[in-house]
Amino acid sequence: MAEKIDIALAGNPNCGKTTLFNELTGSNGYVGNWPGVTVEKKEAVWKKDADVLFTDLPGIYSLSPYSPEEVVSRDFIISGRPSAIIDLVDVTNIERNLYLTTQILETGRPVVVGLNMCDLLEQRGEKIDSKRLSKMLGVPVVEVSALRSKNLDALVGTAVDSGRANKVAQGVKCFSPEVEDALQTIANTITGSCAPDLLRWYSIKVFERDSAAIEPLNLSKQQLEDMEKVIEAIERDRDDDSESIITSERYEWIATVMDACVVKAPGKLTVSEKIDRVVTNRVLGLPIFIAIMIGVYWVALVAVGTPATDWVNDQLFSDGFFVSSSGQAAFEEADEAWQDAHYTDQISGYIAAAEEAGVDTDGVQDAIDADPQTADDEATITEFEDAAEKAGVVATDVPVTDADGNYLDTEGNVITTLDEDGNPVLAEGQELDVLPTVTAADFATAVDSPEPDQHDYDGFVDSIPNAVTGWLTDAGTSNVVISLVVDGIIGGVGSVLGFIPQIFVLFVMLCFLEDCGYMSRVAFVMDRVFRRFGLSGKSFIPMIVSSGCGVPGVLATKTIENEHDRRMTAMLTTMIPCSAKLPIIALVMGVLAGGSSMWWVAPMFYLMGIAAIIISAVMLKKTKRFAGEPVPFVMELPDYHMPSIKSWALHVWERVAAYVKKAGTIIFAAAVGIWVLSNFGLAGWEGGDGSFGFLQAMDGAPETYMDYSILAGIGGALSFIFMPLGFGNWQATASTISALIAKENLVSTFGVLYGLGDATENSVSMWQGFANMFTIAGTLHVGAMCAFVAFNMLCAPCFAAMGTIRRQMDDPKWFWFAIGFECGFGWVVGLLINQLYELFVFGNFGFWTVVAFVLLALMLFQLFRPMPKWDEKDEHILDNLAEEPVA
Ligand SMILES: Nc1nc2c(ncn2[C@@H]2O[C@H](COP(=O)(O)OP(=O)(O)OP(=O)(O)O)[C@@H](O)[C@H]2O)c(=O)[nH]1
Ligand SMILES: [Mg+2]
Repeated sequence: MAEKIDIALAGNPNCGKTTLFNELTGSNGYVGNWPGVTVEKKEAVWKKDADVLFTDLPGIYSLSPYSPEEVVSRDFIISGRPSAIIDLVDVTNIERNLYLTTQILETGRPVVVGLNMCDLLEQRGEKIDSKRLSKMLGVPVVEVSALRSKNLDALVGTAVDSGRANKVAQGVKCFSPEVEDALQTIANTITGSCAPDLLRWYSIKVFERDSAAIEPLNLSKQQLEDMEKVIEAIERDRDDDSESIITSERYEWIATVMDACVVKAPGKLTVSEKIDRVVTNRVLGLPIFIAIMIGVYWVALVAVGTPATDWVNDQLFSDGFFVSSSGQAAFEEADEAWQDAHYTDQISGYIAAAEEAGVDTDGVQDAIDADPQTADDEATITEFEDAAEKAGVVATDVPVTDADGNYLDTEGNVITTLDEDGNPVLAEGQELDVLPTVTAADFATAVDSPEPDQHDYDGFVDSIPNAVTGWLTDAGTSNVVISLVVDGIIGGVGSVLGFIPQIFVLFVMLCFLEDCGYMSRVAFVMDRVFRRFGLSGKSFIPMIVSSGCGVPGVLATKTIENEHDRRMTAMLTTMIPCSAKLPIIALVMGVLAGGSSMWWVAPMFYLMGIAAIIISAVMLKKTKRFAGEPVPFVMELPDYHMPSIKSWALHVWERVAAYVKKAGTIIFAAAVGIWVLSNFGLAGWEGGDGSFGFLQAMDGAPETYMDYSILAGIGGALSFIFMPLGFGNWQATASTISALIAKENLVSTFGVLYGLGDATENSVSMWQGFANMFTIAGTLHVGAMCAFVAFNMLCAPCFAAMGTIRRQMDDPKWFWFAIGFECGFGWVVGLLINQLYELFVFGNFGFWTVVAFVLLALMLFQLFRPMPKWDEKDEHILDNLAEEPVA
């Protein structure tokens, strides 16, 4: 068996290390077209030889680390002593990339330089003489393209050979003779204190006075003082500090390498630069970004998403659907004929007339609707018919309705204006369409003409809940189990799965924007906006990641050097809607508009997230804990490119798969839990005996039996918190709490509470169920609904993201502060929305209106007051400001 070998992938941020790593190992680490994507190291073996282990490292600009993830890379290279290092160099940025290369060559390891993105060279009209470069660097150089899988085996092969032969890179003599002399003197002093391979590395570190790096050498005071003299002499001579001397001499040397090995294109604008002139334009940049986001959400939620999700919710999970068009046509024809005969109107009209005439109509409608009808039902109907006939009931003036139950006028138009009791209000000259007199015989005909049943026609596929109910009933399963499976599991998990089409479409677009390079421009554009509010564009990168999932979003804050900004970004970034919050947004869209006309609602929530972050940041920046200037934001803009279909598809798949996996695990478990809590309880209704049990099967259980469940008890006890926000009912409270486990739970909890899986007569559609929670006295309370969504968007994220924040903060005090702030902020925003809506739409003014205004005034004060001056002595703000590592 061949000897095992471990190879580190090192290089600048965004040079393609993770792309290479994925390609070599078949992993699917996160790739994005902006710097700082990878923040933790990751290991995997080569697809072609399990003895070769690769480590993907966070990108670094130099081996003098500033931010936490840079430390990971430096430590791994210096202390981890990999068998070989592949130093990946982005050829479109070769000059800056070689800076790190000169340092890596000094680490006393076998090194192979991979010139990545060679596919872009030709397009840019550039050429690199890699043979010559290899000679100048003293290590092998291989031209590759990680994205297009070009020459990768040659690269790995060379690295494996160098590693096995332990061909240690010697470093380049890139410094001036005086500095080289000084380094030699230092080397003579410290030789013996370190491994011979690292002598040059440590000599340079001593020269730079990098005290952290040379700590392991344990040099004596005398040694340090001797060397200090040598260093000071050169500093005096050059009138510069030793660290800068090293840096500038490295760059001077790189310039000579560039001259010798690189043929640059004549200075005309590349395509990327031309595009950037527009999209990063001072004036146009932000509007273009907003327009793109609106477009993305519109396509995902309205154009493609809504029809797809409607199909899933209405057909797959509710009514079933046809796979044969002739079967469907036959059914539709029969159904239309049946509707035209107005049987429903005749039945309800006749029953109403009978009731007026004093005939007992109890349970008649139910008996007629029952499917299948029992002997009891048939008896009830016959009894009613006899009684009505005896009483001589004849119904007149029965209004005609269409298939959806709307009243029609004589012209056949729908009458849309209704009074409080739901009776039609007629306009001038309009007349209500009524049926001819309905006699007992007409009634009997209507009852005997059952509504055409889809099941009787060709090519009909039943909805999942109907089919499952059917199987379970046939198998003689008990009602408890049927309810658990159909209402709990199918209703809960199914309602979450119903949003897959939208999630999929959204990610197809977001992943494209990320991978082609546009999102890094947005970070650049947002930097200009953020900077005014004391945040840096660096804080925007985690937000882009958070639009997929908050967990990697919080991790991405590691690239922020300044501790204040890092903490603040970690606690605010989850306010951006993630994929799990998308169904909530989609629900509101569905309720408000059934889609199209309210196209702006969904992007509004995204922009609300950004606005909430900015407002919070401004308020927090004016407190002592977070004060400080934003770090300078220097980021190179990578060239635009067409993402490879493979990596694009992989990205989308990963996120959709994560969503599905969550539905099958956490959401599944939570749905079962919610079902148990909402179906078991005490029979506390009138006439109930107060015993504990499965509510719907208990004697005399009302239709609203869930009001007596355990969940209603818990939700009810906590609902006072949300009363001022307008959604203080137990259902909304319970949903909000369950959403803390995973945000999708909000939707799945509805699914269970409104029995969406249960396709019987009185079940309601998803939109309707959601609207019901906010319907007071027949009117939809839009303010309460928006407050509910706003609170759930902005409050603490799901458990997984909270755990990540906790690890990231590394301090329980900070963690609880973060969670408290998020919940408090979400609550205040919800309060403002609801109270302002009530004031302006309903004209209600009360205690909570006053509270809302006071809180608003406090927020405005904190937002607009001048930046307070802190005593800099007790607050080491400036000390925390790291320098920007980019040269
Ligand atoms: N055109 C082209 N693009 C590439 C190539 N290799 C990688 N990319 C793109 O470069 C971008 C950055 O790739 P990553 O693999 O995330 O870079 P990284 O070095 O891991 O970046 P960090 O994790 O931030 O250090 C992605 O958009 C890749 O698709 C290549 O050979 N050619
Ligand atoms: Mg990476």
